[in-house]
Amino acid sequence: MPISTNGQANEFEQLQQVIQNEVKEIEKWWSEPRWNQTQRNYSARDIALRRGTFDSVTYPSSLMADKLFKVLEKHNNNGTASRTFGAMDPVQITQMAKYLDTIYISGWQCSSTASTSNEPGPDLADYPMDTVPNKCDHLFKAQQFHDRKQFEVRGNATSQAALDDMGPPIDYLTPIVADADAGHGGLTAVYKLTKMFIERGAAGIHMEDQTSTNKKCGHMAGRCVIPVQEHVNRLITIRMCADVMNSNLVIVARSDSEAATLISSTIDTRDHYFIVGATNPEVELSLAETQDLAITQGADGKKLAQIEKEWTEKAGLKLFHEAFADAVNKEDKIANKQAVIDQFNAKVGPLTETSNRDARKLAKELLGYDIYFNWELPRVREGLYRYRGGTQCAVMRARAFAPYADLVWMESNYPDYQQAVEFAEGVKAVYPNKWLAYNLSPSFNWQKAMSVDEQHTFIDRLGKLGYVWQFITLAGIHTTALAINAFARDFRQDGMKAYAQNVQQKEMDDGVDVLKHQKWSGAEYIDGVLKLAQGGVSATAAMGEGVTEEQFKDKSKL
Ligand SMILES: C[C@](O)(C(=O)O)[C@H](CC(=O)O)C(=O)O
Ligand SMILES: [Mg+2]
Repeated sequence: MPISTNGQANEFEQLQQVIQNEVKEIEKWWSEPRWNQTQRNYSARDIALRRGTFDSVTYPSSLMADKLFKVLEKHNNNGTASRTFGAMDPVQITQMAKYLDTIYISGWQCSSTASTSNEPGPDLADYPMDTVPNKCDHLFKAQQFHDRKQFEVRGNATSQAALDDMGPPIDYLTPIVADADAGHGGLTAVYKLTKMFIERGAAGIHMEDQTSTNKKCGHMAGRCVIPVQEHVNRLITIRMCADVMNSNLVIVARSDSEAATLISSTIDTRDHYFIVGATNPEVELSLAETQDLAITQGADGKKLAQIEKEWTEKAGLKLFHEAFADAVNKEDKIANKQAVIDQFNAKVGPLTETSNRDARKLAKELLGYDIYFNWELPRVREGLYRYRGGTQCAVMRARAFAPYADLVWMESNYPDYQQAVEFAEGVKAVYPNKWLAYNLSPSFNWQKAMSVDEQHTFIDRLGKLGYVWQFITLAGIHTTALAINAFARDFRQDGMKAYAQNVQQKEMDDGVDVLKHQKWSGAEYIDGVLKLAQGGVSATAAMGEGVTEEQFKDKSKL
């Protein structure tokens, strides 16, 4: 938006014209096919006004987002999937680039190995909010460096034969999808986090519908989701930030609702079906009051847990439709009980988004009296409501998120193909073109989950269902752990034989370029820069005569 040349002039017409021109540009951008599946709840003018007077630039991450979009589009058209895993460092991404077309940055891995406060811990997203963006910057810089290094070498080839001898180029610029956790706070934090990711090279980010204060890894207990609209607002905020920054950022909306047991508020009627209430009118004192009373009387943790168990058993905790079915089954006056239950369930289901008020009204019409159902009493001491999600709950949420995200992802507790089918069908019934993501988590016990043959075909089978992006979240730490364990053990026992045979020789056999780590690290590239700066010669060039890498000369392709 080039209005800076205007100096101190205060021209109303001119300012409005500049804004109008920007609005036209933005509208043209939004009419591209890239945005066919995207809904925006604000105008181009809303965005233009927030861009400032600096000329709109295209961030490198936006170009990477375009690339990611194309990669996923192609997989979608072919019924295949981009497969990747959580990368920890430049070594991993350069090796991954040879075989995989996307890179993942895991919040969990960053939490335990790369927090910007250097304080390790489990996956609670309680690390500083620049932790994952910082890792993204680290890896994106390395990608660009290795790309530049390779380009120079190939550019210096003197003939087609020499180029052929180098083999095909490696695409080091593999789009990165990074973990934005639960946004690290409210919407302003979501906005700032998104901005950081765009500035630091992320092609895509994912955000989950957990509370940011109680956030847990998707495979841990005690997960609390936020109301549907609150997460929709996060997704809108991400897109809004990307729009202000002129970025085509890919958004992945994750739902943790499948196994969530808590929700922060009952405000969104779409959640009502899944909120648990007490059904025994004789239980008057809430769980929190009961526990507080016990604490004043000196109860310890064990006693409190027992009190909670007894309280919940007595309170008859149920979802409303279960309470209705139980009431019908107890009602002598109703002859065809199942027909009445079916009549209710046809109107009040996991995907009907019926409010509890309307459900109660219908229940009263069918039963003749009001059902006792109270979701305030069982609230936990932190103030959260009890929630019982499930696959259909995740479908309901994914449908709500779909207009604001490029991909949707249901976090699951088990790698269950049938469940993946149910989720895919549920989403695609309303959004047939929506792309899906799948977490091939090392938190699952894959040995117990399926046969070896099924493990072999799992990704392909999910790909056919529309899961275009699949990732082993933590394969970075697991493979490092395994390799280092084996090497340290063998090294202690066999000394240099362990290194020479199990590392160096294997690098040679497998053509692993890190074998020549001086070259891999870019010593030749940097020497070139040094020589260039000094008119073509340098006595201090690192790769000159005397460099030990001469010893690997016959492995010249590496
Ligand atoms: C994907 C994830 O958010 C991550 O940080 O890697 C974790 C990891 C995992 O358990 O696979 C999660 O799923 O919550
Ligand atoms: Mg995570």
